[in-house]
Amino acid sequence: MPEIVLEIRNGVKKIANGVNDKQVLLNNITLQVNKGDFITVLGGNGAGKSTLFNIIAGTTKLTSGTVMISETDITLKKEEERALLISRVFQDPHMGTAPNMTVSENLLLAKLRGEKRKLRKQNVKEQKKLLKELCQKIDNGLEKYLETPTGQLSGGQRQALSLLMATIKPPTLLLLDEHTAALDPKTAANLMSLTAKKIDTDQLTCLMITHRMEDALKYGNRLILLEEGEIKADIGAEEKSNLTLEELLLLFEKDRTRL
Ligand SMILES: Nc1ncnc2c1ncn2[C@@H]1O[C@H](COP(=O)(O)OP(=O)(O)OP(=O)(O)O)[C@@H](O)[C@H]1O
Repeated sequence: MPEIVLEIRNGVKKIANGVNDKQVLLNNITLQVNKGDFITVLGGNGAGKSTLFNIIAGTTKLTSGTVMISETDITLKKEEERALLISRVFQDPHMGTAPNMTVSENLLLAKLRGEKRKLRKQNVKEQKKLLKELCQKIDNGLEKYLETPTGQLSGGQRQALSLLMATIKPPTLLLLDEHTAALDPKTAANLMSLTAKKIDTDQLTCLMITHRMEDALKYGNRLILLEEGEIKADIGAEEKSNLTLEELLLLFEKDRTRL
């Protein structure tokens, strides 16, 4: 039996839409994510992808249903508590890093997350060698900027840093929320291959929202398609490996035309 890392049971999210009306953002979602799954998440604008991530991360709570992480019910747990298990990388390169702090300080903060130890100058010095090695491993030159405030990094460098920060302590679940969307095509492709390498080497469990069909197809062992707050398709490894871009586009368009 595979180990289940995330389970959402009958997840419903409704919000008030006027006095008597309610808008359904998630409509009875049931999802099981197994350890080691790398799932790409597709869906048109407004399909509910970010809402799904928000209810997993705890930014917003379910109206009804349950969210479990490794068999623990976290439905009512606060975002801060969940952050010890769940890491998220956002689309905006400005989120997730402290702009006035250097790359090494940001990395060290991420490394000490959830621990009682304080960030001291001495720590930064001691850890610098380790952080340099960590940056070198991702092979995009970030190690040259260890003493640079992150506000001065390019979007691509900052997203690579956000990815490193999110994974420096391997999370139980990694959420990638269109983390390459704000980058130019070449930088996005580089970050995507870094991401895949990291997930593979560290054997991470990951959900990745993307609007890039090619990436949704190329990466991961599973693909889910959201439409109007429901999972319309859940494509496993074998079916996914045989799926062509044309077939995926057709599936996506079929769902879009129903909107
Ligand atoms: N806090 C909120 N208040 C009102 N409506 C909301 C709120 N959050 C989300 N919605 C609505 O819920 C629906 C789903 O939004 P969500 O952001 O989850 O979609 P998405 O699939 O991530 O879309 P996109 O690809 O555009 O980012 C949309 O119709 C959106 O307008």
